[in-house]
Amino acid sequence: MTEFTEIPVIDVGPLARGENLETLVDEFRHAYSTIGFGYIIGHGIDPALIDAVFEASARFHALPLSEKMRIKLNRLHRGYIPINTSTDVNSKLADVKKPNQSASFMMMREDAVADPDVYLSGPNLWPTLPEFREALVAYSDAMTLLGFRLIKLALAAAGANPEDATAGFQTPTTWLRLLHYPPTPPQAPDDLYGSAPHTDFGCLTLLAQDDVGGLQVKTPTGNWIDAPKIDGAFVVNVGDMLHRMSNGRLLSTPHRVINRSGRERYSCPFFFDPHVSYGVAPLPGTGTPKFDSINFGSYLRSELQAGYDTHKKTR
Ligand SMILES: O=C(O)CCC(=O)C(=O)O
Ligand SMILES: [Fe+2]
Repeated sequence: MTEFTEIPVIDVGPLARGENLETLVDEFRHAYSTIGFGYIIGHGIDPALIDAVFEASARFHALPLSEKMRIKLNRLHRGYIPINTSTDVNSKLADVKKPNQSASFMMMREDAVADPDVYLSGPNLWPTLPEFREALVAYSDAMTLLGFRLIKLALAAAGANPEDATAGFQTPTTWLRLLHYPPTPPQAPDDLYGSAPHTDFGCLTLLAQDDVGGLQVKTPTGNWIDAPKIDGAFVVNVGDMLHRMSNGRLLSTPHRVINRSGRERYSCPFFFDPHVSYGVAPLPGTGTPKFDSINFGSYLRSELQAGYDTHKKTR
């Protein structure tokens, strides 16, 4: 077990420039097979797009609660997620009982018409806020392209032929979450988290955050290290599905958020996952399979049912 004290910075400039990727693939492999987290720079996303999304998020969260509740999270997992309605249920980690101390707006892939045969297919819910939808759509489109580039890099780093999985990501499942964490009161119990210890359930998470801090990553020996904002970088981590596709070679590392800054914190994770019909299994080239194949959509359904009031079976 190698202990790590720092999250590496990886310049993915060669990807956009179409340069030789050998060194980058090695760097990526090293980071994601030992830590599971990296700061990605040279990604080519226009800072103006990122600023516009944070600005849109601040305007959204400042709306009166009644206005936000008009677009409360629906069964297609789109809309407003109020505080105290989601819990990180993950038996592998801490026994989490208290709901996350955050509120968020969730945008997923925009399907103009819902396809009843495709789990979570459908249009987004939008608040009445000028330029909000435009800012999120532009950001989500740009991040989807970046996600596609990064997943190919990740699969190459795992020893797979990226083309073997490309079809599964042609119409990806994407999630853009505008999170708002109120300050945690100083006298709050230790197990009251902005986001309780968890691993991400999908493939790749690309996180933009403000400079308030509070994100922490778990090291193999159980220490928590800070992952503060680095200007111009996304914090990128591997989730449980990519862990399986890579046959365990790439790590899905536990992380958490505790906002003890006394200030409000905003972050915008973008999750890049395969289509719900995709069979998630160790890819050829990654060694003797250690995991069974699972359908991404079925897995997702059980995760959302366990973690979100909106998806509870009894409703
Ligand atoms: O807000 C953050 O910094 C992390 C959020 C997170 O881990 C998640 O949404 O999965
Ligand atoms: Fe996460």
